[in-house]
Amino acid sequence: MSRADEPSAEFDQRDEPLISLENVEVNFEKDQGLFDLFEEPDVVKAVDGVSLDIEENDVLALVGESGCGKTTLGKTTIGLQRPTGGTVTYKGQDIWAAKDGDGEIPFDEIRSSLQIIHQDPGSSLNPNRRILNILAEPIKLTHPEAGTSERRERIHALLERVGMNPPSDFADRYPHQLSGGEKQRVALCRALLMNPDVILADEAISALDVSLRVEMMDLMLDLQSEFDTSFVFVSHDLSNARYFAEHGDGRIGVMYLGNLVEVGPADQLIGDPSHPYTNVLRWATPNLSRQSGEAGEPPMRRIDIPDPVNPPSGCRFHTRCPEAREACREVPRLQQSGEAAGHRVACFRDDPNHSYWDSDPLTEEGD
Ligand SMILES: Nc1ncnc2c1ncn2[C@@H]1O[C@H](COP(=O)(O)OP(=O)(O)OP(=O)(O)O)[C@@H](O)[C@H]1O
Repeated sequence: MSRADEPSAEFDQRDEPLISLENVEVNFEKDQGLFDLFEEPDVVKAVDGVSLDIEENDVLALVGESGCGKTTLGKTTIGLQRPTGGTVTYKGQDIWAAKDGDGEIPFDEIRSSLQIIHQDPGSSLNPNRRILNILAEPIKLTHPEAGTSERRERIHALLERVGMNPPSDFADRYPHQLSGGEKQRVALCRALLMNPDVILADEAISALDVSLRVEMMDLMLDLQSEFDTSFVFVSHDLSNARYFAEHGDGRIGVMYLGNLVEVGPADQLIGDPSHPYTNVLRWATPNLSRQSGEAGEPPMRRIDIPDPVNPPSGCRFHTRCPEAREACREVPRLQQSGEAAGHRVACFRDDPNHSYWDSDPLTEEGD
């Protein structure tokens, strides 16, 4: 059943990323009150100018404070959210051109290749159907030739694989007869049965007991290599993002107010963060700040998060950044940082020749 066993597709010979985001923007209009109906609506730039590639068998953990745009970026990556600017391509095909009927790869095929597991799997499992029937649906779509007994065999084998034993017992149950962790395993099985190229795990372990989180992350990573799929793992917790990226030999992407501010290999990014905001996240994560010996005062000038409707101009972190200088009123681009492959940062401090070093520090009044 592993995709590795399937004959190589035409795509394998090409040199393009599985998914490519180019300068992606997602703006949302905020709901207006009755008295504001004649005013221009407020716009939240949930994702702003993000460029990122997802390769085959890739692991990317997106991390950042609540509201920074992780979920929106994840959903845009898998074609669930239409960007208001920029492009998202799947195997070179513009996903939204395909949606509008203009493309070589049909939109339905793209959508079924890009799956999601939510924080609350219960809400996405039909309460009136047994697990066997819930899991039969994706097999009917991907392998319409499979008969009832073949479908049952595959479902039982997969339930066993995710630790739900005896599988015949679990297959007969309804979702409400499962624990949170078991429901999440069923959601994972359902996603895998679509033979996906990418699974977005959106805070998929956040609602689980702490003791189950590592087990679930290990399971996702084992299945990631067995099923030859990629994972985009969204978490507000840097230690979980680190675990997932490190054990999956992948990258961490740090988001701040709609921007991707640093992306790179987990050990590099956590051991030696290049962006002052990554440093803040590390400071705010108890087991990581202890390791780096930096507990104490937050490495920030202000604690409060700016209004996403009116984010700071230039570097969005400059109003809180302890290193901010006049030069930070300009927008820094995400650029290669140091020698480590794939380590990119959006901070002028990373360039020893940047005019940042000659500009004046920003004061409280000056920002
Ligand atoms: N459908 C929507 N309509 C209006 N605003 C939205 C919508 N979805 C998200 N937003 C806003 O976009 C911004 C980014 O939201 P998003 O859910 O992507 O962030 P997040 O980092 O995943 O946060 P959290 O961890 O709290 O889920 C927030 O300011 C949010 O309020």
